[in-house]
Amino acid sequence: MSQSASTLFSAYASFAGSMMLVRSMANELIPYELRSYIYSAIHYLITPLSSKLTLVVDEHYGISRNHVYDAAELYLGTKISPSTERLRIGKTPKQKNINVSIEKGEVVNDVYENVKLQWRFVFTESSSSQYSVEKRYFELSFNKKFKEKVMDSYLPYVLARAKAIKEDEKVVKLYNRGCPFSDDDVGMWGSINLDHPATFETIAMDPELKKMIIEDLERFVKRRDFYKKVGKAWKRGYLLYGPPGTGKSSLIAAMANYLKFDVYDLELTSIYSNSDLRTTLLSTTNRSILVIEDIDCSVEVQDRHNDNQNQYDAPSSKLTLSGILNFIDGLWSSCGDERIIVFTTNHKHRLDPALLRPGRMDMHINMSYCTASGFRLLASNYLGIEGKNHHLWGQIEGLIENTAVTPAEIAEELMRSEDADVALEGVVKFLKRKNLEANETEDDGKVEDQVAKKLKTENGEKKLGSLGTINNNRRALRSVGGGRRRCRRQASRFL
Ligand SMILES: Nc1ncnc2c1ncn2[C@@H]1O[C@H](COP(=O)(O)OP(=O)(O)OP(=O)(O)O)[C@@H](O)[C@H]1O
Ligand SMILES: [Mg+2]
Repeated sequence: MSQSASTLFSAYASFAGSMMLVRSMANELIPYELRSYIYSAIHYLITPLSSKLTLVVDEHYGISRNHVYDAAELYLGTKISPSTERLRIGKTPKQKNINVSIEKGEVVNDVYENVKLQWRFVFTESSSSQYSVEKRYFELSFNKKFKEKVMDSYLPYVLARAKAIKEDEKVVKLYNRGCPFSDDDVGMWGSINLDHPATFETIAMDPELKKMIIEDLERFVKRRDFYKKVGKAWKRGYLLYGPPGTGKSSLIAAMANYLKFDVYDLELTSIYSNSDLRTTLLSTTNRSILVIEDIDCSVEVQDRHNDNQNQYDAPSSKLTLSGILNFIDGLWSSCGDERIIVFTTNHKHRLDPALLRPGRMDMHINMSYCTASGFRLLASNYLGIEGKNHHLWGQIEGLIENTAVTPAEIAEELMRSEDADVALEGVVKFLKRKNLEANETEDDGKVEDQVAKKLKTENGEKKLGSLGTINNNRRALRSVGGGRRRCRRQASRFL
């Protein structure tokens, strides 16, 4: 060993020796807690600062579930790369598809506005003598300098994406008081999945009217702040009216499928009193459509002028129209958000004016007889034929414009054969028959008119009896047949 090397070695030995001496003196003189603090502070000072920040997203936040965790789980299911080796899968009764999420220890890389992020799913299990505690969490790591961006922009984006995924996954439910109960039912409503296939694409109706309804719904769901600002409850009411088989119920299903809103089908005959109604409506949930079909058909509800008498008899033991309206305007409106209420009727003229007054039902939608454009849509949906390329097309369009025929009737004819020629020939025959019947009814009406006139002059108006009923029926039929042009005009209008 050279002179200088030996000097260096002895210097190092004496430094190491003195360090050991200092350390053993420190161990004796300084308490353990203080010592470990000093060591960690020295370690912090001599280690280069890490540029990485890791956020821990626990499964629970306090005693409730952590929304960020649930959102991350859903979101990461869409970000799985081909290199991932283990995945978790599952499905709840409310979901349509099987969900995929990452397994413990797996890593998912993401890029958001040029910021690289890494998610890791961690699962730990610690067991004490009595029970084992499981802990699940995500670690989200990224460069520290993007902390603001991640907190203010990326995480809200993950939450919003998860909400959209959840909406997309949601199976729309149909709640009814008569349905059997399942696990996720609410209050006194039982539910089944609403498997109604109707969508706005399959509904045959005036295209302008359809567009208006879709735009109205879209505007409604976006307007949370607007409703708050103007001090109005976040509710929207639609009255659908028109003859049977024109698509009122189908339109409700299309609305529900479009918005992914559950449907509460309220049968007024199953409600015995205003207080029963109150309890029933209060147990409906947000983002739902409350449907009261054939609102004109309940005798109690029809006549508002009987309310006083009913209430006099037994204050809350009857269901009355004012009970329904008060509740809809009052309590039900002030609790809950994003609610739609739909009334349907075949006879709008029979409805109490209180129900029709402006502001009560926001939109009055006339579902009317099938038009040429409605037929085109049905033929395309049922037979897959587009355009006017069939030789029967012109004849059918001409007949449809002059016949009061419902989309349900046309749909039934189109379903009779898969062969377009046979089905369309069936439609032509059906329309001709229908036209003939309408004309015969019209002629019968003329004969009845003459008989009635004769009887009227002979016996006086009061003795009309059953002929009066016939005449009423005839008038009704004529208003259907002769008034079909008016009906068609109304189809594209809101009143
Ligand atoms: N406008 C339409 N577009 C497409 N299909 C329709 C339309 N109207 C009726 N249908 C067909 O007819 C069937 C019955 O229609 P729907 O029950 O919607 O009529 P509705 O107006 O509710 O009748 P009701 O007044 O008797 O309740 C639907 O399942 C659908 O197949
Ligand atoms: Mg219906």
